[in-house]
Amino acid sequence: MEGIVTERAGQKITVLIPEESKEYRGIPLGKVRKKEKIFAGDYVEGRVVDSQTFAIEKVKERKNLLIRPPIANVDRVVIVSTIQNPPFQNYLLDNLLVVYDFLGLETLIVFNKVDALDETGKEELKKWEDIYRNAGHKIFRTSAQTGEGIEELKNELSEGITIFAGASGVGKSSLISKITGVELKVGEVSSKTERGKHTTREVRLIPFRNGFIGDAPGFSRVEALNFMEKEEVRNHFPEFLRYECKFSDCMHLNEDGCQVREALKKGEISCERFKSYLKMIHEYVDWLNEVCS
Ligand SMILES: Nc1nc2c(ncn2[C@@H]2O[C@H](COP(=O)(O)OP(=O)(O)OP(=O)(O)O)[C@@H](O)[C@H]2O)c(=O)[nH]1
Ligand SMILES: [Zn+2]
Repeated sequence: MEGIVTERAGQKITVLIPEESKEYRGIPLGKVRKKEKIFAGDYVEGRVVDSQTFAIEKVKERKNLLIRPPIANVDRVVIVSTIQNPPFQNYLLDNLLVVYDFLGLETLIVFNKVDALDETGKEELKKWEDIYRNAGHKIFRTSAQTGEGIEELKNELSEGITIFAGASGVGKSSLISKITGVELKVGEVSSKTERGKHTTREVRLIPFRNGFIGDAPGFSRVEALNFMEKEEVRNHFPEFLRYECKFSDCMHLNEDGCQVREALKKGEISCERFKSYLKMIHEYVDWLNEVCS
């Protein structure tokens, strides 16, 4: 029989058997226990021992294993931002997009709290939406307050395992509650977790349609270079990949025949995105002010 680990809290492992829509306490057999640690999101094989117990005989090979939150086999991340309250941080969004793409996750961009935007905010939202849409990203406008955009977002989360990431206060918990109908304990996800104070807090996968949503947030800040080589970063700006530079190892800095630079000149690539790229890899180019005035 197959199941999925929906919770791992200390020694307690909860296994959901989808066939039965029933949760059991998972007990790993000795050989499994010896071989590996078990995480929420792990797909397991085993047998029902009694009405409450499932013996785990095998942990299936993991697609990936995230550390924040500790969940295996994550398919997708919803990266939540706001334009106002708190103010938009495009460099943070760009870093999250690069890192999660590098980790092999599907990335969705959500602009939340659209109910609370003033006129300037609405203009700004349009500007940034255009930039990210042109870069090739999927974008949603939502309000956890009024429900705007929630159905559209839900339809993207029907399968697989999804987590939510983004800065503090953008509405991650509010969105998860709105989508799943499960109230998250407010304050549980405190900024203290960032400093490792509550790192043992358990993670639960909340069943949603044919998939699951993690109840603990992903990164609220990251730096691409903590995850990958400088040369790797450019591969996670999808808009750069549309162009073929003269040199296949072009970093899009001062190389001859750089088509990304040409695309910037023509306005086909956003200067904001390119500036994030430079900042991420700690580079600067003399021609920037001329091209991006
Ligand atoms: N007006 C408005 N307020 C919202 C919306 N979504 C969330 N909020 C409010 O924004 C505040 C922060 O929401 P949370 O859901 O706690 O945000 P979070 O991203 O989980 O924050 P952290 O736990 O700090 O990471 C709360 O007071 C929410 O009520 C929204 O769509 N519109
Ligand atoms: Zn180039």
